[in-house]
Amino acid sequence: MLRLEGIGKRFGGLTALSGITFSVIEGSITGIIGPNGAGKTTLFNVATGIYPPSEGAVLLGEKNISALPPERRARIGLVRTFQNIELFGKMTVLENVMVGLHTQSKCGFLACSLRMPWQMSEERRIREKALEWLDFVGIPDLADVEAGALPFGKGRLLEIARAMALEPKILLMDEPAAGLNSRETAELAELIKKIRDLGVTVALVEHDMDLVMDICDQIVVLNLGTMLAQGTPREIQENPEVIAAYLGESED
Ligand SMILES: Nc1ncnc2c1ncn2[C@@H]1O[C@H](COP(=O)(O)OP(=O)(O)OP(=O)(O)O)[C@@H](O)[C@H]1O
Repeated sequence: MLRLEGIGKRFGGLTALSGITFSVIEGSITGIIGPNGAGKTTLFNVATGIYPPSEGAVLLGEKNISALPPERRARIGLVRTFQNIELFGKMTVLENVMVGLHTQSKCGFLACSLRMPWQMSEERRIREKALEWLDFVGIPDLADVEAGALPFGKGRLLEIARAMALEPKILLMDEPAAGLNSRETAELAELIKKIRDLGVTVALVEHDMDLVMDICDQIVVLNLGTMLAQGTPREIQENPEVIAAYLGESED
């Protein structure tokens, strides 16, 4: 599905990543973890197209997408969510999801306001689809609320609904549990599994170890810009090098 091949990334003299090679298997949930400064965010940014890699390639299926900007990647099925939620605060929750759907439709957000008959039926279809995604993430009752007024946890769910409306093949999530309380994190775990059960491949960078160990099929551990380990949650929990890397961090 998604393959990172020999990824290296340098910022001036600093090597943030080197020799990162792994595949995200179709239909699975992959977690990317590692101590602070390990290179997780940088790897995420290379995978989603914020940074070009200094070395190596990002492949989606057979296609080398290393040079594609984030929006072109989204159009071919690689969609991301952000750690700092990016919503249109003045629009309603429903409109936030509809904007995403309009970008795929022949009826743009402005053109639809002209209200030609075919546009109205297209508009209705988009509205229904947006409502279905709000329902999927569990916030259909908030459809008419201004997005800027949402509590943080609900904003994260809206962001996931908006990403899902783009019908990704693979959803990359940047610290989806950051800022959530334990109840919200447990709900998020269920939601991510539900997304996987729809056939969408998921990869996430996450600090919440319980969440990662609970939901991931595969975990990739980064340390100091290199790949320290790859395996199932159990293999990772028992890996002495991983344990040492995390212990080193807590002693700092
Ligand atoms: N834009 C940048 N310019 C220069 N150096 C950077 C840049 N982005 C990251 N780095 C450096 O690359 C290294 C890896 O950082 P990165 O943020 O990817 O780690 P991380 O694993 O996401 O850390 P954390 O868990 O603390 O978020 C660090 O040494 C960081 O200072």
